[in-house]
Amino acid sequence: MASDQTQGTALDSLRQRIDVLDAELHRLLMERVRVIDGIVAAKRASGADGVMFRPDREADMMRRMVERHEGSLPLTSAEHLWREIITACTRLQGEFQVHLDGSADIAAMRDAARFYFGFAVEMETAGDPADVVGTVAASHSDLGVIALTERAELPWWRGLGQDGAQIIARLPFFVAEERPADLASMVISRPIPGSGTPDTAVYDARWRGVLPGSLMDTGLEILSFFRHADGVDALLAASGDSSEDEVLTLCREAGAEPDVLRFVGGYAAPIDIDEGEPDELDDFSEDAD
Ligand SMILES: O=C(O)C(=O)C[C@]1(C(=O)O)C=C[C@@H](O)C=C1
Repeated sequence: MASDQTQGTALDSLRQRIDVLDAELHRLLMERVRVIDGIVAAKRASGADGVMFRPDREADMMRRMVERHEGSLPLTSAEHLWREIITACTRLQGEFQVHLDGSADIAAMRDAARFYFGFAVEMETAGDPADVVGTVAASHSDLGVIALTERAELPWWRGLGQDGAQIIARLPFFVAEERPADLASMVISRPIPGSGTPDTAVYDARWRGVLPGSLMDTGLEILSFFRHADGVDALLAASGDSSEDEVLTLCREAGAEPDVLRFVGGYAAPIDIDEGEPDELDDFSEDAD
């Protein structure tokens, strides 16, 4: 057995290694921020104004993180560290606030918002989701986070539009059976200049009559819906590659005849980080055999 002195020396040398790595991480972080100074200058030179978040770029960065990640650090811990860095770097590009949906479970909403937008930004809880939409639409560069409930208490997405606030991201981005800050929500902002075709496009769809069950079999996802006396208001997600006409056809084939179908934003497809992991229930049943 190793003596206390040998163990102490081994621990000391591991701590020295941590100190070297921490200094290197800090140096790299400061170097990253110097690059951001260049990004700010380039964006200004190209006339960029308003919202500085670039969700497409962030999604690419996160996809590459999943590919290279290994070891015992939970992927969601790495995700959170980068979210803090990315938001701090966005904050260096201009002021913005994050408006939270006050109708959601406030602890879960705060956890999700802080997980994704860190502590570098001011957050305030607005009233209901429609208030969040109105505040963000009237702002220069603010974000809003609205909890996604299967059945909505009001069709808040009616306030979204091409010139006002749009959906820009879906949270959580790393989907896992058990993960911190797992409140399903939509991030909204004013339109982001230069954003390409999103993986998933989102529509405000309204029709008379019922919500046909077969709508779910068309490949469309009902993110949320509001039922009123005459019909249904739905927030629908479709492949970003589908045209508006194709989405309309899918709705009609399922028995919904939208009299309104409006594009209200889109998001990068979340990544299931449990994929490829052994299924815990299966393992358990094997043990029981
Ligand atoms: O690439 C950009 O446009 C940036 O502003 C940099 C950066 C980052 O910190 O990496 C910050 C915010 C954007 O949402 C995406 C990435």
